[in-house]
Amino acid sequence: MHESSSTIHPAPLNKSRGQGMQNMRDPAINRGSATELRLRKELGMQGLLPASQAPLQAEIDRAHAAISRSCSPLDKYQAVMGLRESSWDIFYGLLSQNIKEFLPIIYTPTVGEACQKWSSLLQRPLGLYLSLNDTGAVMERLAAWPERDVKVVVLTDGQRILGLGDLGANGMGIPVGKVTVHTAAAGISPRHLLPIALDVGCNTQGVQEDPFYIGLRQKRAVGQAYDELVDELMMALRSRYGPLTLIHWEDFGVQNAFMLLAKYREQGFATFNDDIQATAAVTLGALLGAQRQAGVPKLQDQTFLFFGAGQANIGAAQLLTLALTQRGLSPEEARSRIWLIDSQGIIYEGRKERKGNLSPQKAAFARSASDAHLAQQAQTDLSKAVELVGPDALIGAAAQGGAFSERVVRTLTKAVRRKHGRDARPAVFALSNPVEEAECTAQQAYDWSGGRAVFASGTAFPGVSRRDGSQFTPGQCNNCLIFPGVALGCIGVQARQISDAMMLAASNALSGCVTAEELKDESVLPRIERLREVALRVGAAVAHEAIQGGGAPIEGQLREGLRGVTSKAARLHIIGDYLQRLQYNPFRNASAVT
Ligand SMILES: NC(=O)C1=CN([C@@H]2O[C@H](COP(=O)(O)OP(=O)(O)OC[C@H]3O[C@@H](n4cnc5c(N)ncnc54)[C@H](OP(=O)(O)O)[C@@H]3O)[C@@H](O)[C@H]2O)C=CC1
Ligand SMILES: CC(=O)C(=O)O
Ligand SMILES: [Mg+2]
Repeated sequence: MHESSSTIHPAPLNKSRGQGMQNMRDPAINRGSATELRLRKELGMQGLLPASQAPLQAEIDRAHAAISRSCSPLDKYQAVMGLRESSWDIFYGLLSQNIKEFLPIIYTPTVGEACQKWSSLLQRPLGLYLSLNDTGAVMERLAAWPERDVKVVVLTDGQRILGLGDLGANGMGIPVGKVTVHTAAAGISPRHLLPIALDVGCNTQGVQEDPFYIGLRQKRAVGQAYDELVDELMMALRSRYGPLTLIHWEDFGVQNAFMLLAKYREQGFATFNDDIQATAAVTLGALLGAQRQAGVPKLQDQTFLFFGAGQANIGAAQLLTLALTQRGLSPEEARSRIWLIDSQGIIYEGRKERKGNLSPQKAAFARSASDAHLAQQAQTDLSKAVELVGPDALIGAAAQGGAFSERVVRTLTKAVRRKHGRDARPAVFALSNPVEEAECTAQQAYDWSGGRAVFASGTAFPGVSRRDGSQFTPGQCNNCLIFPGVALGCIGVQARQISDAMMLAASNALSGCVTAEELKDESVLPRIERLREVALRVGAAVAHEAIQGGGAPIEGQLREGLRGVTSKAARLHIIGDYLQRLQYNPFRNASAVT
């Protein structure tokens, strides 16, 4: 998306005779009845469309009406993703105008159901499948993908699909959903996006035994066979699409996630793990939003209890440590405010592990041996742990639906009131997806805390009712508020790496977007309806930090624009304008297609 290659997707026009039908089937060209008459003639599409030309808006409204006739969320998923394969402009026009309605369809929670049923869906959106059988031929397989100007690759191996476990090749729905959000939120042209599902086997018996299963029927590969395929892919991506292609890792198992991120960062790839880094930035953003509510102490005065010590919560604990050090705490002091619980209970030094040692990521947050007695007292009883630790914020990302019981929330509320007085409010973040894996619902958090919880969730919940009958809607704390902006910012300025400072900048920009009205309505994050505006602001902050940190060259127009400008606010504004000019807009003048 650098200025030398405009984001507005120039379609590879096929003008030879008899190719009209092929052009009709190209979602980059086809706009249904809104396809320009001149273009129809030029591309042999006359007769394949009704005579009159309608405005794009009419086609969007028509599509909306048709999709609304679908009965279940999954039907709606299939209908709307079918539209994506048919016309990008209609699909993204529809999405951008109705993001609140369609995000729960193309993304969590419905995309989770779509993945679970992926093998039996007749109509599946497109992405590239690469299996162990393709080892040695990955470059040839990449050639099957029609776009040459790919700038962001979203890659999964299907091992940890949301909180639904190992779904193997059925995990394809996730990278497809993520690229769709990259376009809908950040305006990254679909041409620049490539979703890939690596099929390395699957350890879920139910998936393997499904007669319709589309993937390899074998145990998940580990070790050399796995490493070789990923390595070959990474080299092929670099060679085909260039060294600055952004690699977005998604929904890997925890060990591979940390290993691959470190390995390919070290090898100089521009790469980030969404579940680790973007989740961290959105969680920190929510904590920053929470501390703006009356009754919540400043970040540096809080204690944090993370329930779950995987990619999401370890990433959040790491970024939170940085944020606390920026607020005057030493790294040791910062870590002393953080407690992590995994399936064995509170993590502490010298704990007897069920298998192997504590991972280095967990070990960095292990409580000292002097806290061991608390862990031993609590065992795996969360409410006991809350009572003993006395946290201000309880952050769940363990895919244990319902883990924040009434007793847990009541104990937490009592603990913060004991510490900070009657008006104190605890933060309760139920980040696990999809909805059935959430630690508690918004209404439960509110009811069980006597109306005091500052709540956010990974999947959106409907509004919460107060006793007086009024309603409010807590915010959605999902990495979709971060990853599109990160990608836009990175590819806009050709960032060579995604540093922690860039993720902190993303987080600060996100929390800076939250309005007083949103806080009043109990949302500590910007509303999802503002996804596009948020992505641009996050993108500008990320790009700015990449430039400041020396991790991105500034060239051409942007260099000219920034020359002599020293104020950060003015620089952010210029970068934001620059990124906006690169964005794909379905409502562009149709002639731009040619
Ligand atoms: N809102 C958002 O934007 C995001 C939400 N998520 C969601 O968060 C959840 C977790 O994701 P992720 O961190 O990547 O998953 P991981 O598999 O990396 O980690 C899961 C963690 O949960 C722990 N755990 C499992 N069972 C229990 C239990 N009974 N008690 C306490 N801890 C337990 C595991 O313990 P152990 O280490 O001992 O195995 C592990 O530490 C998923 O539902 C995912 O959808 C993820 C990313 C973004
Ligand atoms: C949102 C997301 O990335 C997840 O739940 O894995
Ligand atoms: Mg994920």
